[in-house]
Amino acid sequence: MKVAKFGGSSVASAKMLEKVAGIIQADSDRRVIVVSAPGKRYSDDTKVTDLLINLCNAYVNGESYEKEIDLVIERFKDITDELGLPEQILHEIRKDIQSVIHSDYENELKKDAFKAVGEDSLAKLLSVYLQSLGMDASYLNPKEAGIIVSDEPGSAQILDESFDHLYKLHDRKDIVVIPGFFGFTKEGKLMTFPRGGSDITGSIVAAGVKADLYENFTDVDSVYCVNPTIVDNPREITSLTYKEMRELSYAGFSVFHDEALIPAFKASIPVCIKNTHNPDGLGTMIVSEKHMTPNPVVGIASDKGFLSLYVSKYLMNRELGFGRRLLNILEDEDISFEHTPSGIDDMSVIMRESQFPKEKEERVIRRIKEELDADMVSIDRGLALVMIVGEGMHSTVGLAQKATEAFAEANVNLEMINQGSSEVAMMFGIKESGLEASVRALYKAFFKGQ
Ligand SMILES: Nc1ncnc2c1ncn2[C@@H]1O[C@H](COP(=O)(O)OP(=O)(O)O)[C@@H](O)[C@H]1O
Ligand SMILES: N[C@@H](CC(=O)OP(=O)(O)O)C(=O)O
Repeated sequence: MKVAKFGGSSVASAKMLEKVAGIIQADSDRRVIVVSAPGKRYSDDTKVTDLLINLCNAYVNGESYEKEIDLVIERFKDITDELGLPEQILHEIRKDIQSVIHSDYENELKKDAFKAVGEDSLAKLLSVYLQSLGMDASYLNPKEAGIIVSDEPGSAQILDESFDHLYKLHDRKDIVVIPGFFGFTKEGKLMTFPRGGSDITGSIVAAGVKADLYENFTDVDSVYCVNPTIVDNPREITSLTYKEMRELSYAGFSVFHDEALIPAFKASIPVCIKNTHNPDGLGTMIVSEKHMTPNPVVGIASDKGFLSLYVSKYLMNRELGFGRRLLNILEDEDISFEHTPSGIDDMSVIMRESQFPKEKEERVIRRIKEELDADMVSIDRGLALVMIVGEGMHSTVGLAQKATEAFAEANVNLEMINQGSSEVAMMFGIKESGLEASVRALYKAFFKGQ
């Protein structure tokens, strides 16, 4: 049995859904289908999830929201009209939106319920469409499927008991269409995964049903060794390990969600990234082990939107518990961090800018100065992280030199270097303005002429 997940770009229009139906029909093993909400049809289009977030914001701010509802319905109407599906589907979507509006959930839960309408409606629509083509297909709500998650609005995590519930789908003979991106708490509250989280649902379902393969359909032929919007025609990656893919996804390979790797990895389900426009292409396989290639670096990932909090204090190295107390202040302020490179008398904490809004700056700096008696505290925003990743890196000499030469060639100053203890990745912090030039120089150093 295969679990096939179709991303937002694969379900963005009627034409795309025709391709999706063709892919499902072409292989009788594709029996569990997970879908996203309709994504962008062209580069400055708006994803249905973002339309729903706009709708939620208008509602929460007490503004008129009829226009926002119409925009969502129009996206689905374009699809139902072209596929010749009954108008009843649109009435039901409108009804679902109204029931979120009139529910007595508090705003945080309402936001998740609004967001989930995109995937939920598309799953219902696709099951009706597949039936209209003569396929034995049915919609399955994540609650009935048994996708039980933690109580964390907007960033839910799967609970282990879900996997046993999902195994019941293993023996079903029909095609089951499950909306991605959300599950339910034990108390029955709807919670979404982080943005891009339909990949996570696909992985959870694949692990639960013990699928032979988790196919993740998107809009590119494969995972490339570098973001294709930065380097033209980069090299395709034919296979990589879960660990490599997790590191790369974390640092900017938006093609697959980093949190989607663990469920598949734990259940040893191979993952294949494929193109909905080219389903017969080989795609990229993500597996536990692979043959090592002569080039130990498999990919270069990069992401913007980080900041560095720098704290220095003479004799910090002798002060028991300094790091813990610094991180405690951040925890207290509800700020999560990513990395903590440190020196003898100083420590930096790297975090996403979204975690540390400007309003908190003054208070946090004051607290660190007063509570930790720090000599200096400063914040450097506008940082980008660039990572080179590969399982073979730990046994290769000279990679750091090659990488730093590439940064020098791009005339980019290194703000921070960090090599994780697993030695699967090497990370560099730079100013955002140098990101594209650095990535191109690193690509040239590690992949050109290989
Ligand atoms: N290294 C990479 N390899 C392939 N695609 C990448 C990479 N880095 C970023 N991307 C982007 O990821 C996009 C696919 O992810 P996404 O838009 O989330 O797909 P979906 O709509 O199928 O969920 C591609 O169109 C590509 O621009
Ligand atoms: N629709 C959700 C979840 C998702 O996975 O979408 P996509 O497949 O378009 O990345 C989002 O936009 O976050």
